[in-house]
Amino acid sequence: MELVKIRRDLHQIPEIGFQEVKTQAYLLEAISRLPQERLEVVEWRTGIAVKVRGSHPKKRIGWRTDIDALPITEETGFDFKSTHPGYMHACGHDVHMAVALGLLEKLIDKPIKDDAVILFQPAEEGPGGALPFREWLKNDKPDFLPDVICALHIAPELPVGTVGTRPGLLFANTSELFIDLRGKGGHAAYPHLTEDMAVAAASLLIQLQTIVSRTVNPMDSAVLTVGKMTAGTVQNIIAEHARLEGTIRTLNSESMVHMKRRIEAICRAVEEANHCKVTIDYGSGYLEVNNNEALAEKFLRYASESEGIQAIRSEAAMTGEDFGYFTEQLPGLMFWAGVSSPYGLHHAKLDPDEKILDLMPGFIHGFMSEL
Ligand SMILES: CC(=O)N[C@@H](CCC[C@H](N)C(=O)O)C(=O)O
Repeated sequence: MELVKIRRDLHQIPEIGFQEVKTQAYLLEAISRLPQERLEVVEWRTGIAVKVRGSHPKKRIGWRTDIDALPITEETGFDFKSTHPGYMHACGHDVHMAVALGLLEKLIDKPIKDDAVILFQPAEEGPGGALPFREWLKNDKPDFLPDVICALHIAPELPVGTVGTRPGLLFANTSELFIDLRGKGGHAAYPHLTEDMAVAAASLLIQLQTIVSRTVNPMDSAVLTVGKMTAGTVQNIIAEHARLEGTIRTLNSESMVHMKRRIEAICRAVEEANHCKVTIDYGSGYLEVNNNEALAEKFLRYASESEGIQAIRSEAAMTGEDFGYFTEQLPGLMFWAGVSSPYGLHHAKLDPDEKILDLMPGFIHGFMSEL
């Protein structure tokens, strides 16, 4: 398989969560071109599960890739840039998918002892595909449910060839955050007759930033980011509606409960002070990603002995990943794989080094053979 071409083809058709229709069709077509004797393929919504029969199977080893993109306008200038205006593979899922197809080809060419199951999972960026996919496998396709599961995420800041992970907690517990403020708008010249939702939202935004700095134990960690704030219609009308869109990140469920209680208290105070209605919607939330300790140690050992690979012990990160729903119920492992990009994840100029496509499928195949 020409993985660079595959990655670039997929890069051109980015689709957001549960709308990955062209992506799914592309993947199914690529899978159909491989020898089929050892394969079983099932579709779930816009996702796919592929089982490769092993030589002497005793268990199923899973590999998961995410397949969705982000609502970002690409600014790379690549000749293979996104053909979907306003959408981009800015989190590397195009690379993840190409790696998974390369791995699939290797598993067919050189079967490992156990069965392998590759999951092409929709909606990682939101609203979350892992939990419903896992439940579907458990209830409807138990013979596709892995006994152990692994995945990677590209790491722009690490050189190609470097992989990193840690036993235990790797990624944060997350919740989306959407806050709407509604009050009486009106003429810009008569502020005393209105309640200005732009001003109320600005004050709310600043107060929200005191939650982490003033109420979370500094030895714990949390993040509250508002990534989007909108208010009003035109320059000379006082806004009757404002909206904040953000995300909350913590390292455990108790801190998440604490953050939400503080957000609610501040919103009530803003309501009172600004004579307005404030509503909160927590959207979707992800569990933290917890790496199985033994699996992570085995991986780090295997990586440090692999030619062309550097292994590092990573710090836990405030990134979110619905892979946490797999590690909740299965021994699982996620690791970072370096791609030497000058721009980071969720950036409109993310530029992963495609040399990762030569390295990762063989490396992962080797690791899966050892499990
Ligand atoms: C790896 C990565 O970047 N994941 C996303 C997951 C987003 C979860 C959800 N939509 C949220 O914003 O809380 C991330 O932003 O960390």
